[in-house]
Amino acid sequence: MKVLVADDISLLGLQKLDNLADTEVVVRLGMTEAELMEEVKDADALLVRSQTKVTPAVLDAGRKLHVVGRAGVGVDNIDVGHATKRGVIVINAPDGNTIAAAEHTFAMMMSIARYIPLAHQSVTAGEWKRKDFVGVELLGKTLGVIGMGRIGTEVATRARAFKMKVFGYDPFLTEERAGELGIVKTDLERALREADFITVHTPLTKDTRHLIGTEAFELMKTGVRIVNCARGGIIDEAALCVALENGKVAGAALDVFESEPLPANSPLRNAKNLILTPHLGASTLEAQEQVAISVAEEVANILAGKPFKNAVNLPALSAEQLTVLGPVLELGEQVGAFMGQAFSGDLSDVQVTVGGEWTKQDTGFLSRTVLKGLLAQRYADEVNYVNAPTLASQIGLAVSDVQQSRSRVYTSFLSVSASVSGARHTVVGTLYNGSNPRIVEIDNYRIDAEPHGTMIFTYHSDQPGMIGKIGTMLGEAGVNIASMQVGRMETGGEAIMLLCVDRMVPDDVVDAIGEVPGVRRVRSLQLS
Ligand SMILES: NC(=O)c1ccc[n+]([C@@H]2O[C@H](COP(=O)([O-])OP(=O)(O)OC[C@H]3O[C@@H](n4cnc5c(N)ncnc54)[C@H](O)[C@@H]3O)[C@@H](O)[C@H]2O)c1
Ligand SMILES: O=C(O)CC[C@@H](O)C(=O)O
Repeated sequence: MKVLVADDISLLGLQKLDNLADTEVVVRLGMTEAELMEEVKDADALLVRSQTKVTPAVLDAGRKLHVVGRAGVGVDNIDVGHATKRGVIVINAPDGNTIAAAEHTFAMMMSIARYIPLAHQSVTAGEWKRKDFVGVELLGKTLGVIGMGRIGTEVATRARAFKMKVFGYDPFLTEERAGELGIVKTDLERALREADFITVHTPLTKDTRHLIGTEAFELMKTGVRIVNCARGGIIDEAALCVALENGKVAGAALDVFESEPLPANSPLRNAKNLILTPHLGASTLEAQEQVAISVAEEVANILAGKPFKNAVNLPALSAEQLTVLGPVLELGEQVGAFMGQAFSGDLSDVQVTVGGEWTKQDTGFLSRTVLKGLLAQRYADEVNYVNAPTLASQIGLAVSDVQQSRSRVYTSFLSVSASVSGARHTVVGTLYNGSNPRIVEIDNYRIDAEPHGTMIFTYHSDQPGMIGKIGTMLGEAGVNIASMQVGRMETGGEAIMLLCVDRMVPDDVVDAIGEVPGVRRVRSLQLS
């Protein structure tokens, strides 16, 4: 396997990957998009920081690509939507640089409070202008923290240690959590109106782009100080230049920019009372080692088919959950595959019902496994757990999940019911002894079959000689029958038959079975 490393990632992380058997780690820094597209062609994994742009073209070029790992938090340099469509897992390292970014924010805040870089420049220029650099104290000042996630929380905690009053604004911040942190939960407007210092710690989204713009500056106190160590674009740079120029903002510090690297002609370079750093928030030895190790371990787990936790385009599934739910998820894929092959046609909706004891588990992942099995008939290897919901919605397949606490016959069961070319079909599966998968019902016919290997499935009239005729045809074709299940509602009515056979049944034999009088439908199934 090839792991392509496109940005400068700590050696400690790369060593973890180097130690993997059958894995070649290729480091190519500073590639153009065209070079990256060439290099990624045969890569199984791609590792980046914030510099490399993982565009749709790069993802399309990486035909073997299984995972893109981001050594850091923000994934805005990766087209996650396109990766999801292509079935590529995107993982990040969300915790490793939290402290580094929080400490950088604090360093920036202290610097603008005391004009440290400006005073330094002045002294190195031969001046001694003590009156020009009279700062303000943090003690007793109000800090508005916009975005109270990992980094915002660490900044708020440090601000409390400096005896600042902290206003936190975040849609997910509860009164209880604010109380625990010793801060005040406010709305955005109050934070903007009353803060002496404002720091932003949100991702860049359509809601946060230019969240701090002309209107926001108008609400603020004159002499406010502002920091952005989160993402360029949360603060409107043009509006900030105006606010710095007219004195509304007494000082600002930016680590991140609307365009990076900062263009040579950016007005920010000449704005007064503004401190700039070149996206250094995560740049500590400790943070770089932690994110590199975290992302390398995750990539190694993914390539080895082991559980992983930091996917941004998949629900989290811990190793413990996987131990408990693993066989259920496997059953989901088998029942989905059975449904997809036994009843091929136009799918319009599918309902995944979990019943009995399994409802006590978090089965949120289950419909992905069912869809993977169901859609494999149409998309073969292209469908996986990542893109199954996207592919389903692309073909207009509505998916619903139902929990049914009372089980009819089995302690636990999984039922997949789908509308296929206008007809409703249902396949029910369970696990015997918690680990042996069984299909126990097809369209209300009770059966007991292991969903595995090659199968012949028929719908036919319940009439004498049917089983014999089909058995003879298979025998003459040299196909051995390993087991047989039949089900019927009433004598002489409609019946089903499920034969497990030892090898693939040639197409002409399947067609000939379909010609047998009384056989209404025959399908050859191949389950893994
Ligand atoms: N400068 C750097 O080098 C550097 C380093 C690490 C992280 N970052 C960036 O810092 C930011 C925060 O990282 P984190 O790890 O704390 O992320 P996080 O996901 O833990 O926290 C983000 C918080 O923002 C909140 N939020 C989202 N939209 C909001 C809105 N409209 N208004 C208010 N709050 C909103 C979320 O609810 C969440 O609590 C990210 O943009 C990340 O990319 C930058
Ligand atoms: O890789 C970096 O140095 C920046 C990382 C930072 O922006 C992040 O979002 O984690």
